[in-house]
Amino acid sequence: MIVAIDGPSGTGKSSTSKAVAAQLGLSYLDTGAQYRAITWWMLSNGVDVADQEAIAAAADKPSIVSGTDPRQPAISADGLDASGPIRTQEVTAAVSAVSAVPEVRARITELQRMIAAEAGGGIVVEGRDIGTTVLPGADLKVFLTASPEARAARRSGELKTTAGRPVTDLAATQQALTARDKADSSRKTSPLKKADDAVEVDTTELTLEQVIECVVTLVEKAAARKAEAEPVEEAAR
Ligand SMILES: Nc1ncnc2c1ncn2[C@@H]1O[C@H](COP(=O)(O)OP(=O)(O)OP(=O)(O)O)[C@@H](O)[C@H]1O
Ligand SMILES: Nc1ccn([C@H]2C[C@H](O)[C@@H](COP(=O)(O)O)O2)c(=O)n1
Repeated sequence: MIVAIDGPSGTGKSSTSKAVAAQLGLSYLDTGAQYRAITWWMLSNGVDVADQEAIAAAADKPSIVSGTDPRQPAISADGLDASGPIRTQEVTAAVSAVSAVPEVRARITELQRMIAAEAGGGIVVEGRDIGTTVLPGADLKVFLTASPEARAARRSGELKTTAGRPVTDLAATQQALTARDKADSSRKTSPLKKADDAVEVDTTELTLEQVIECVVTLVEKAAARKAEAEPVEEAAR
């Protein structure tokens, strides 16, 4: 069972995907964390993230490793735990530019497909282009949306400055969120976009628990349809 959950920042992709995967015994992959980790590596290793050619030349250098346990998702770059640093404002401000470079997308997409193929019991993969580009044959595609105001309110305070202090300026958070959404959806290579066959869920007025319940139901229905569609071995004998 392959589940793709896409959508802009702050719609609840990570929270929902982790909870759904844990509840249904599936693996989980945070593809945003992968792009954040390679961005952090670039920043830490002196790559000019304003220079697309420099980013492209470094795209294959770091080893990016993701853990797929929804209860304890891990992410490292060259063996260093990246789970903290990738949530800073510095990485958040640079990740769209790095993730827009085709060589970076090709490398990370290949990694994502390999992880999904190796997840024998099924996996929930969340990001921006999973249903459209990375796993177009996913058994279920969900596209989460929410108003910019709701997303900024949810995100505000979660972001940290490089000094580790919470960023609580709502207006600045909403402006940064909107700018990132625009960058992610206007780039040439696999932009943020709802797949034609994705189920759209507007989470603006829903609690996180309601979104999780909604997606669990969608997964269970997709699994039932898949079971019905698969040829029964006995009948084939
Ligand atoms: N429906 C909801 N109602 C209220 N809060 C929510 C809802 N969904 C998520 N949240 C909260 O909003 C914050 C952002 O959620 P989350 O990180 O899952 O979003 P996201 O879409 O994965 O964002 P990003 O793409 O930037 O990682 C979290 O603190 C989460 O608990
Ligand atoms: N499949 C993906 C996932 C993420 N990105 C880029 C675009 C986002 O702004 C950034 C961080 O993602 P987040 O942690 O906010 O989910 O990574 C992408 O291009 N493709």
